[in-house]
Amino acid sequence: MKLTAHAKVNLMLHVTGKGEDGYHYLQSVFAFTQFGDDIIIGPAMTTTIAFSGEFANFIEPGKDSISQALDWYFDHFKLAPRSYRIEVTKNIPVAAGLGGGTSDAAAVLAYLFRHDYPQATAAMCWDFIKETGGLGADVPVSLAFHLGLGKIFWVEGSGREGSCQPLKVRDLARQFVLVNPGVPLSTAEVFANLEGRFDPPIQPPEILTQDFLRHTRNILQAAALKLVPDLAKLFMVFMLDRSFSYFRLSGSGASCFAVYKDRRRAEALSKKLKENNRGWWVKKTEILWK
Ligand SMILES: C[C@](O)(CO)[C@H](O)COP(=O)(O)OP(=O)(O)OC[C@H]1O[C@@H](n2ccc(N)nc2=O)[C@H](O)[C@@H]1O
Ligand SMILES: Nc1ncnc2c1ncn2[C@@H]1O[C@H](COP(=O)(O)OP(=O)(O)OP(=O)(O)O)[C@@H](O)[C@H]1O
Repeated sequence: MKLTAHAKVNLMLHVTGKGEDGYHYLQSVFAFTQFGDDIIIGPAMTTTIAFSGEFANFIEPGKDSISQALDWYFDHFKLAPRSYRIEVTKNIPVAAGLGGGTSDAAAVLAYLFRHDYPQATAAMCWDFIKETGGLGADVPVSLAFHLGLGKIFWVEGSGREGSCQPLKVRDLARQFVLVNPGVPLSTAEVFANLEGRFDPPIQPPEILTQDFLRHTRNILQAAALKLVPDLAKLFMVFMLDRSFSYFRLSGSGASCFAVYKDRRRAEALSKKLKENNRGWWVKKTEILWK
């Protein structure tokens, strides 16, 4: 069976406070891109997980998110563990704010759950989703996406509670150019460098529009810039290219994205960035919304 573990982008990310456990309360819009990691999974006598592709070397063998998800899944449902041969083509940059490890885990969890509980109702899926926060703050929302419960989500809280809801969207620009300056960034370190006032809580949009997004931000952008000064060059390139709707950091970075309505303009920027900036990873893709 072939799976795609779709990359995520945070179209906006606000932080409204911090809990006693050190986790921050987020308000964020999550979208997923056509682009992602490719996973081939099938039954086997023993479990093996092999990584290949551009970013395979960044994964520590035995400490990958899929192994953790498999162990957790069989234990959680008190099922006899089964073995799988899993091959991952690691296309998503690692520790890059694009949620690659999370998405690999969520794609495999969705596959296992659909196999074991083919008749599961949406309510059963949501119960399952809410149990997965211990695997990582973004696992619940990524699982909701990979189980087909929505495409674009509003997330509230630390992420681990699974408090997320699908959003209706209207007239969203969908052409994305993802850019990573080639420097891995730890999410914990970016949060630790967060300074200034938190965002005031806002209401989730009834319908997500470009206008709503224009009045939001990614609060982690300044902290990421402090840790990766090369981001300043990237922001400058984006600012000089006036053809996009907006650009922003995704998650805790260091990946950024520029958003276009027009596919050809997005392709042109992508080509220009690839030609002029060696060492930067650049990918033209689209967000999934239907
Ligand atoms: C910021 C986002 O990238 C937005 O998509 C994510 O919520 C981060 O999700 P993630 O990578 O799955 O994060 P985790 O692995 O659970 O957490 C890594 C570290 O980030 C910090 N962290 C994460 C999520 C959150 N709501 N508050 C935090 O302060 C904590 O220091 C935590 O130890
Ligand atoms: N399958 C995997 N793919 C990518 N990273 C993995 C995987 N398994 C474990 N990791 C580890 O997880 C850490 C975070 O990588 P990942 O790419 O998932 O996060 P991220 O881009 O920071 O995501 P987020 O947007 O959630 O902050 C890295 O240190 C990496 O070594």
